[in-house]
Amino acid sequence: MEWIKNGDLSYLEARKIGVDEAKQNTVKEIINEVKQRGDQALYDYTERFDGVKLTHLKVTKEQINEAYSRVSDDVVNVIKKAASNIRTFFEKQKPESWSYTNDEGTVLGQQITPLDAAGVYVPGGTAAYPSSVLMGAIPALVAGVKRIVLVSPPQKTGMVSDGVLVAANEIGIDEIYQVGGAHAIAALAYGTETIKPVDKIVGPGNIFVTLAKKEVFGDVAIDSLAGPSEIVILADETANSEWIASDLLSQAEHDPLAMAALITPSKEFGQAVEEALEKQLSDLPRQNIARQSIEQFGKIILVKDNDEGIDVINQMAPEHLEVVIKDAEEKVKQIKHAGAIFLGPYSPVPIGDYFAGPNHIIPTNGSATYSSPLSVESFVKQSSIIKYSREAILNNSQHIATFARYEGFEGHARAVENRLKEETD
Ligand SMILES: NC(=O)c1ccc[n+]([C@@H]2O[C@H](COP(=O)([O-])OP(=O)(O)OC[C@H]3O[C@@H](n4cnc5c(N)ncnc54)[C@H](O)[C@@H]3O)[C@@H](O)[C@H]2O)c1
Ligand SMILES: N[C@H](CO)Cc1c[nH]c[nH+]1
Ligand SMILES: [Zn+2]
Repeated sequence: MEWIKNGDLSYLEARKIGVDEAKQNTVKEIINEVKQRGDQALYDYTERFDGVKLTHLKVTKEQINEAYSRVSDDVVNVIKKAASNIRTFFEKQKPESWSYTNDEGTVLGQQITPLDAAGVYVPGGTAAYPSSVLMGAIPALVAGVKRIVLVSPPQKTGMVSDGVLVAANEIGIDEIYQVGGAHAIAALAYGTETIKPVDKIVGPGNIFVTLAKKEVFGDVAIDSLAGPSEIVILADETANSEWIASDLLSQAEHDPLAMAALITPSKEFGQAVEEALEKQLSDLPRQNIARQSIEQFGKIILVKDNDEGIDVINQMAPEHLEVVIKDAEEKVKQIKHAGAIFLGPYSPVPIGDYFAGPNHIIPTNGSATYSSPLSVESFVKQSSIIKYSREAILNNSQHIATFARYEGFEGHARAVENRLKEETD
């Protein structure tokens, strides 16, 4: 791991979405092809990028049944348990419609309506993510979205991962297409012969998926840019170096573009973590991916004290943050920008990745400065409700007409004043 002593975060520029023009051009081309050639482009890209020659796009009931025969009861049970924890968390987020009536009889309020159709991207390139099925679709179900569509690339077996199909079936989602990458995002945005477009696309993915979401935004809504995973840990000498090293690797193993950083005021502690990480890396099954991530973006940032560490965190706005210092709960109040904050020695990020309840679909690449983890709110819209009483319009028409005429809108002023005329005629 490389050490940074002067707080220079310029190394993060290389991970910025869009910095790689070649990838951006590839994604633009893929989206255009899907717009023009529909289903046929999906078949062609799946063969090219996933090495699978599909015969159909929509996952069949038989494929789902087949998937169950290969997934152990233990895994089905943990999917059920995680789904229940996630649902409990999101039920608490459910926004309600509300209204109030003032003394003049005016009714003002907010009506909540779920989206008609949402598409959930479930990654499936170097690993399969049944957990992302639960994280993407359960908040949509709680919000009341009627049509929830899943897309996920086929594995080497020629099928979407068994676990993904089982997780989808466990929560009652049956519109699943075996396509991934930028072409799946384009299909959800613009539609093809088989896939009807959706109103909003959510879910995490690699750089191609994230670039594609950014590209279709505006024609369709998206959640956030939830790209390659990130972990930043603020830890001092009170923390366990072996545990911290394994937490860094837990996210580095996702993607060569994943980012793992330790911020610490203790040089000795940083050295202990560095040593432990090197040892642990040597027998990690996804060593190849994790090593690329650590070599490019694995850093130990030495700070003067924990307060300086928090300043660095606020500049990084990481997807995941672990705070393993004395007084973690007190210090956390100073953190402004982080997607998910894990407090204390017993809260490694994987508890949130799989099980605790809050979403693991979280903004990356500094976008936690302005966006939030996927939530029930991501799947609803608000309509304002306004009903003036006779008394209210009589009392306020003068104010409104004055404002309208000041802006040069005589028609607006008359629309209000005509109500008065009717009253006095
Ligand atoms: N931020 C979050 O909330 C969050 C949550 C879970 C996972 N993740 C991230 O999701 C990602 C999953 O990545 P993955 O690769 O395993 O699966 P993925 O499904 O995101 O991407 C795989 C697809 O990428 C496309 N692709 C691969 N190489 C390509 C190329 N050269 N040109 C064009 N398209 C290409 C292919 O279509 C392939 O099917 C990881 O980066 C992980 O860190 C993020
Ligand atoms: N760490 C990922 C979010 O960046 C979520 C995940 C799913 N499975 C394993 N991890
Ligand atoms: Zn993870």
